[in-house]
Amino acid sequence: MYPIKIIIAGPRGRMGSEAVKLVTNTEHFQLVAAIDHKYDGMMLSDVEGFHAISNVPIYTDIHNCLQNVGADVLIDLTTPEVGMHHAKTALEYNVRPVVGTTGFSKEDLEELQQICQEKGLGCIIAPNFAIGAVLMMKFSQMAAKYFSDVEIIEMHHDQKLDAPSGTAVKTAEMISVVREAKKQGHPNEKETLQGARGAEHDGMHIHSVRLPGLIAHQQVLFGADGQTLTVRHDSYHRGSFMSGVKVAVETVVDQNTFVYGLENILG
Ligand SMILES: NC(=O)C1=CN([C@@H]2O[C@H](COP(=O)(O)OP(=O)(O)OC[C@H]3O[C@@H](n4cnc5c(N)ncnc54)[C@H](OP(=O)(O)O)[C@@H]3O)[C@@H](O)[C@H]2O)C=CC1
Ligand SMILES: O=C(O)C1=N[C@H](C(=O)O)C[C@H](O)C1
Repeated sequence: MYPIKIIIAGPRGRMGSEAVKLVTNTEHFQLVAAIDHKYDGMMLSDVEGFHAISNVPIYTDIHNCLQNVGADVLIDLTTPEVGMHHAKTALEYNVRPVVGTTGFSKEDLEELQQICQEKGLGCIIAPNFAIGAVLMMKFSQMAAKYFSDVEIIEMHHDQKLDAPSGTAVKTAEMISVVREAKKQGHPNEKETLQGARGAEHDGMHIHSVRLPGLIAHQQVLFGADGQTLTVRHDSYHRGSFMSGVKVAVETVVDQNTFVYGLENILG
């Protein structure tokens, strides 16, 4: 079983490079290959920033990679379109995906769940690997039982491609499970500037802030007569996500079902 053999897709990225550090510094993990859209046929050690990492070939074609390298888990930290293709292809080769990439549609998630069911394989899609963020979502779900008026404000660095964030969508979905359905705000409210009220999920509003200097932050604001409650989480650097990636990898190898959200695997 050990070491767990891992492929990382997106190794040069902000998250992927942290994942390379995690995997290569963890005794029972082994980085067996990287998938990138550049540097085909080269070794990771030939790429700037990875000179100390030996014996890790880079593939630009996932089929080629999975045919040539024996792996247990694929960690994907790329972009939504690429991430979906990678997750489906990994399952085709009986490799279990751990996907941090956000921006998957409901249909994407349903399709992956279906494949996992058919193949009896595990797959973890985690919109946020930070334990504090998972708690922020759970606390928000608890609060929503008592406060049905809620606004989600997510704040990220300005290089982020998707809006709203995967975490904000997941938070809204978790709140929807317990919240009495309602359309918030005044019934006659009108936006005089389009987008002023943000995006809408089941009548609750999600606002996306993008600024240089930010990493990943979210606050969930609840309001009721004469009071407000704010649940907030901040990631100040990407190391904050790595303990969640580690747990996900360790869990998925023994798992035969599809999981969406780290809260479903934490004890
Ligand atoms: N679940 C979680 O806890 C977290 C999730 N995320 C999510 O992870 C994803 C990555 O984020 P981040 O690291 O900030 O983004 P980056 O843009 O820094 O990294 C993405 C990497 O993927 C590479 N890439 C693009 N296309 C391909 C491809 N076809 N094959 C392999 N690699 C490819 C990019 O290369 P190039 O730059 O050359 O295009 C880049 O190196 C996003 O979806 C983000 O929302 C982020 C933080 C935490
Ligand atoms: O792109 C990011 O940076 C992040 N993406 C994830 C999301 O969309 O929720 C997780 C975290 O917020 C950082």
